Amino acid sequence: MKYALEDQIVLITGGSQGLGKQFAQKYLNETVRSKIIVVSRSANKLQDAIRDIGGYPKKLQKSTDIDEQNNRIWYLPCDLSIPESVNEMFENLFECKLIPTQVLACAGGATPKLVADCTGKELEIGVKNNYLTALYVSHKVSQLLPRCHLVLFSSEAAFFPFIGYAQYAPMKIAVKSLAFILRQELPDARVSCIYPGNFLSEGYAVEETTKPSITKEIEGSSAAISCAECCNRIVWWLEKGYDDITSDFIGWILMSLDMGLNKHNNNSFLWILQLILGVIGNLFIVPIYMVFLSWDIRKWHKKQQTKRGKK
Ligand SMILES: NC(=O)C1=CN([C@@H]2O[C@H](COP(=O)(O)OP(=O)(O)OC[C@H]3O[C@@H](n4cnc5c(N)ncnc54)[C@H](OP(=O)(O)O)[C@@H]3O)[C@@H](O)[C@H]2O)C=CC1
Ligand SMILES: CCCCCCCCCCCCCCCC(=O)[C@@H](N)CO
Repeated sequence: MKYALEDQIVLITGGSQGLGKQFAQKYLNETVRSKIIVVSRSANKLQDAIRDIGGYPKKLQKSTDIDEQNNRIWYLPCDLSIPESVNEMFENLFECKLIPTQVLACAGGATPKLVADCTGKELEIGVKNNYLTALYVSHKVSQLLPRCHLVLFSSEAAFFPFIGYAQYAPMKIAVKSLAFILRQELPDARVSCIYPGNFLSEGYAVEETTKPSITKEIEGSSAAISCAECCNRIVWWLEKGYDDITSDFIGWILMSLDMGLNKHNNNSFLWILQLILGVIGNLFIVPIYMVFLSWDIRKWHKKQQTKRGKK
């Protein structure tokens, strides 16, 4: 199944800001016939997003005439972490005969903190917004759209979960697993999994306010790029036919080190080289890197204890 922007009906979750909004802009501005539905919890943010990208905000209703000449983009408020709401959203789409050919599950977001510093609510939101949103959308895709192109959004942190991302990375690993399983369960669909590095979205700006310094230090090799650049790189790789896509070089290295049983099911750039690099890296490089990293983390904890001691 080739990936193209034109002649699609694309459902974009998390379309009210960040990467999801960037994809909506790309489809709206670079196609003439594709129809776009952006979904997130906030109607106001969705309306603002559509205006920002040059569209006219129209809420999708069951009575919507999708062949209305001057409109190709609609919004649908929906909390995708609630299965009933996701059911209703898909019913609405089918009532309007807007049957998605592509589903981009962009919804997500991180609150980087040490687990001990998180509230129970923050931990719950991490699971809901990063995994349940992807799971419930994938569930409906598997039932209603077994031939569509499903694009899930994990993270580089799924290859290498590290201190400060406990509220987030485990859920992105779950998204990665879900993608591999769906590839085996939906033989007529195309299931892509994107593992972005850092990019400058509204969510990224918020996460920077709680991110521990050690977390920033470890992820420093993934320099934050613009949303537009991230979107363009992802589209470029999807058009080339790849389905396991990172947005920067360190992500490609991390994916190489994360080879496993699912490698046969992986469709990434130069995957044979990744396999070889993965073996060599895991044998000779990772052990040395982890010694130094563990030492850094111990040093950071000592510094934190000293700071707390001084308070
Ligand atoms: N920015 C980064 O550095 C990286 C981001 N990623 C991933 O890429 C994806 C896009 O990231 P980014 O653009 O930064 O995201 P943002 O945090 O900027 O935006 C998240 C979007 O998801 C929507 N959303 C969140 N929870 C729900 C929910 N329960 N139901 C429906 N919509 C929801 C939000 O809308 P609303 O508030 O209206 O619900 C918003 O539109 C995410 O999955 C993220 O985890 C991966 C690696 C790096
Ligand atoms: C041989 C061993 C080499 C190891 C190098 C380690 C480099 C780690 C880079 C990790 C980058 C993670 C970015 C996560 C982005 C993200 O998902 C958040 N911004 C949330 O939105």
